[in-house]
Amino acid sequence: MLGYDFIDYNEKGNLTISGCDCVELAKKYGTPLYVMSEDEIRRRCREIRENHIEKYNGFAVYASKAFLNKEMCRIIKSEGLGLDVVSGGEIYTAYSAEFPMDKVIFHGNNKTMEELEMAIKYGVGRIVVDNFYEIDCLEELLSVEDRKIDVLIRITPGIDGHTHEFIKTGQVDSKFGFSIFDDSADRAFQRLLNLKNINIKGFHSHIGSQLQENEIYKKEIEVLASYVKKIKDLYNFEVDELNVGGGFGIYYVEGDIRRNISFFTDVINETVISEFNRLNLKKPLVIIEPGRWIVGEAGITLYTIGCIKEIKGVRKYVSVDGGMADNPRPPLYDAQYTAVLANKINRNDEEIVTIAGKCCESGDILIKDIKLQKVESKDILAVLSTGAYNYSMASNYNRMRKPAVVMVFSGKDRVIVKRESYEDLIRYDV
Ligand SMILES: Cc1ncc(COP(=O)(O)O)c(C=O)c1O
Ligand SMILES: N[C@@H](CCCC[NH3+])C(=O)O
Repeated sequence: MLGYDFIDYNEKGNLTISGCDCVELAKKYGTPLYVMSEDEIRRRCREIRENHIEKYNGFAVYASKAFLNKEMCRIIKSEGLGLDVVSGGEIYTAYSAEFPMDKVIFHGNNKTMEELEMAIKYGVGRIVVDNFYEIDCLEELLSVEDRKIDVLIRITPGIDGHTHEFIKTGQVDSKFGFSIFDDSADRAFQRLLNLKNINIKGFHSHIGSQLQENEIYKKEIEVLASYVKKIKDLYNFEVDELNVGGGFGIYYVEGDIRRNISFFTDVINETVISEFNRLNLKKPLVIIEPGRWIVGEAGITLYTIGCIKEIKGVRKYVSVDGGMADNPRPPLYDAQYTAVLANKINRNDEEIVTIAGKCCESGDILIKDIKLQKVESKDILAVLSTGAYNYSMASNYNRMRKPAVVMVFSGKDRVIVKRESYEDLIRYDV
């Protein structure tokens, strides 16, 4: 239903996800509630395995910033993917869930000494070196180690992804990576090459997030390949790995296109093959880093509707028991979502309403002007495609408690993250 294979409705007219009745889930666990479909997450991991790892002998790491907790680490581990982490907290979560740390790639534009030390201690597989300060830190930390660590060098390819300003990363004016438009990337390469405890495995770049087109990856790889060629010519150094980042777009609302992973991975791999061939370079291991594409569409958020306020001739506000604290994306990126009333799926008495959150901000609007079945207080609203960057970006603004996360799998449900309690909110207050 609604184009999501794992979302449907039952004989009661209630929305179901992976065979679980959403109204029952709301009753059992309370709202707001994040619900994630394990079937869908695993199906997408398999799609990546078949179309990238097996078809092209590549590798994929899940960008854990999109949605991370211990259970997600276990799922990703069992699907054979690696993990992209960006903080000590993400490293610690992976380590605690017994994730194979050699399959972890550590990113970040300002990794602290403590985080780098942790990455080395826990045996993180690759550190993606982002800047000169990080090289200084690594040099200091590794001076007392007698083993080598593997690194990738992050370069800024100077490519402007067609996406929201806040989620672009590959353009010249970016806080991430070494520029190839001055001598920064070259100087970084030389310094790292001369450090005896560093083993350079290759390069990394990432253009941005929620990208809907694949041509941009072609451009990115052309830039990367010509840089690899330059390095080969100057230093007779061939890279083993090329990490092209993530950013594959998903379906949120009409106008977005639901893409198979092969839409992106075929272009990526075919461009690598043809460019590296053309430039007479050894074909590297191609690494991709999808986050949103794996979990975004797999998640929904359930809310209970409370106050309904109609301003005659202006707007009808329908307020839910969550909002920007559990989903900051609409105020932050002007993100668009669609939603349905989970308890009234096959009703067609529609009206246009605006879904407001309960935070003390006029900007806390989840969906502006959406056509819904006739809304009443206590209805259950399901907002779709909330699996990425909702739970992971949730805050305690207004001292809201972060919702629980329930994983559903073939008709069964289980809590994977408990709802915060009021006690949790004052736990660190002194
Ligand atoms: C370095 C890096 N890799 C991967 C990702 C994953 O992005 P997405 O969730 O859009 O796939 C990001 C975020 O944009 C990123 O910064
Ligand atoms: N948080 C962003 C994505 C950031 C991607 C990380 N580089 C979003 O919700 O769309």
